[in-house]
Amino acid sequence: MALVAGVDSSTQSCKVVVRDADTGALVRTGRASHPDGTEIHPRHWWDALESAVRDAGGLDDVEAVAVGGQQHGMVALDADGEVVRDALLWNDTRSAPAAADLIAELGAEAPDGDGARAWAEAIGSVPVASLTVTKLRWLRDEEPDAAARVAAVALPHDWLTWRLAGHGPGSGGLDALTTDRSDASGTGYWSPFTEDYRRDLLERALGHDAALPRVVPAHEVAARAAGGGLLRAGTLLGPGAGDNAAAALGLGMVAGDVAISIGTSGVVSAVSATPTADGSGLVTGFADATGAYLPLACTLNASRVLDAAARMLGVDHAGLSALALSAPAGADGLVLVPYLEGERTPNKPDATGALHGMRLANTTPAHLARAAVEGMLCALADGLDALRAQGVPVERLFLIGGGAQSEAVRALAPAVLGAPVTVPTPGEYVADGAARQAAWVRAASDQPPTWTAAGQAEVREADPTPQVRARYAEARDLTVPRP
Ligand SMILES: Nc1ncnc2c1ncn2[C@@H]1O[C@H](COP(=O)(O)OP(=O)(O)O)[C@@H](O)[C@H]1O
Ligand SMILES: O=C(CO)[C@@H](O)[C@H](O)COP(=O)(O)O
Repeated sequence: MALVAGVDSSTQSCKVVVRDADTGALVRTGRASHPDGTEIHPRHWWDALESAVRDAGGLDDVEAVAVGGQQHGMVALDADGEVVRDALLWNDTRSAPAAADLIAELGAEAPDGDGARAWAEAIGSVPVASLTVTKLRWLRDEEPDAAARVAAVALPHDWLTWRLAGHGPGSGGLDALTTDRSDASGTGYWSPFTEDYRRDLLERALGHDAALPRVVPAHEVAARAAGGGLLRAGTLLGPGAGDNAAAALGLGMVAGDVAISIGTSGVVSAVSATPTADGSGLVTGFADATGAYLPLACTLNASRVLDAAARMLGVDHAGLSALALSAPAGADGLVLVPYLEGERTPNKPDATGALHGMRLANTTPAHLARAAVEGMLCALADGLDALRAQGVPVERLFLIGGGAQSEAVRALAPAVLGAPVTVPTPGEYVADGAARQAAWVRAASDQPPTWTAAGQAEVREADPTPQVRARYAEARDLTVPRP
């Protein structure tokens, strides 16, 4: 049996799956946690990958590996391949003013003065604090000495792939950095329309040019491991992918399919045959990991809203779910606006969360639990509307991510989203998609393997609750800024 492995280096943890390259059968898995925080030295991802690989029984017997990872994180390297400073992650909002500056600058040069539209037409997305390009501008403005030392910029999955190949701090080898089109499309300096880097935008942000990872097509070998590390010499490395594109590959999503992922981020992403350019900024026009596109709306507040609600109520996730399901739809008017980490969609980096509509009758643990689940889902339903407004086909909704393990989320998602929801068996779909890419690379085929990781799925239906969304819409803009 030939084996392949997939890695998901996500915000909170690193997961490894080992699968049969020919059938996709799951052979073994491993996992390790990442430290908390929105600014992290990449060595922690490497340490967690080493632990997760050990937990998975090693990768000595594996023929090909690919890495999926959290998108957008700024990994700045100097000429020796040393990390210049801690990576700013996708959910770090300090570069929000830099995003505004970049939009204003393109606006000043655009015939109609519309900088947001100019960016959407250039790279498919309007910059927000999450995108790498804004983090580079922040670096240029706030840490100019560090910015001057930047010789290459990579993303989390690029850096891990490079390290798996045998490169590392002090080894140089910047020209060996690789990436794929899905993750490149989230940088803010790669165009899904021309499939090329926009070095002018990189230079505009950072203040000078820098080496960028080579964009490797999904089914091509990105590198061969040198050996002596986690992999046997000669192990094939796929180009990897951004986590959302990897999940789409793992699920075998096709045009019309939409994934609702409830992890640290809340993501509504759809496979589309055509790229999007949403000047409103609600939908980012990313590429997928097969050659199609992955328009996506992403919130900063999803599973951690449930974590926070459970903490406030002194219960575990099962307890929170039971409480939420014991309260009526709409929580008798109690609305939780979930901007606990600021927000990206809509773009409110300085916002805070809020509880609205409190009355003696609805201030119970059950009502609060219900409001937390509904508020988090309403923000995702807004994202789904934004995708539809871009003409993206929406036919089948998949519910995935750690938060999909909550029965309340599974039960209320179809009601709030107003459509049936397909819930695949809980699994590591990002790592699975990376494993599927590894099998694709190993087979040297122009089509991905016929197997997917979707397995058994349950379709959940519920009567739509548009009144819940209407009430949320009244409340969602009523928040105070961060102190
Ligand atoms: N049964 C559950 N109910 C609700 N949330 C859960 C449950 N199990 C795990 N989670 C949450 O899911 C999150 C981890 O999901 P994951 O998709 O791995 O996140 P990420 O990809 O951002 O690292 C954590 O916030 C965790 O608390
Ligand atoms: O920023 C985005 C997508 O644009 C996020 O989806 C990140 O890619 C992090 O994902 P998780 O770790 O929450 O799965």
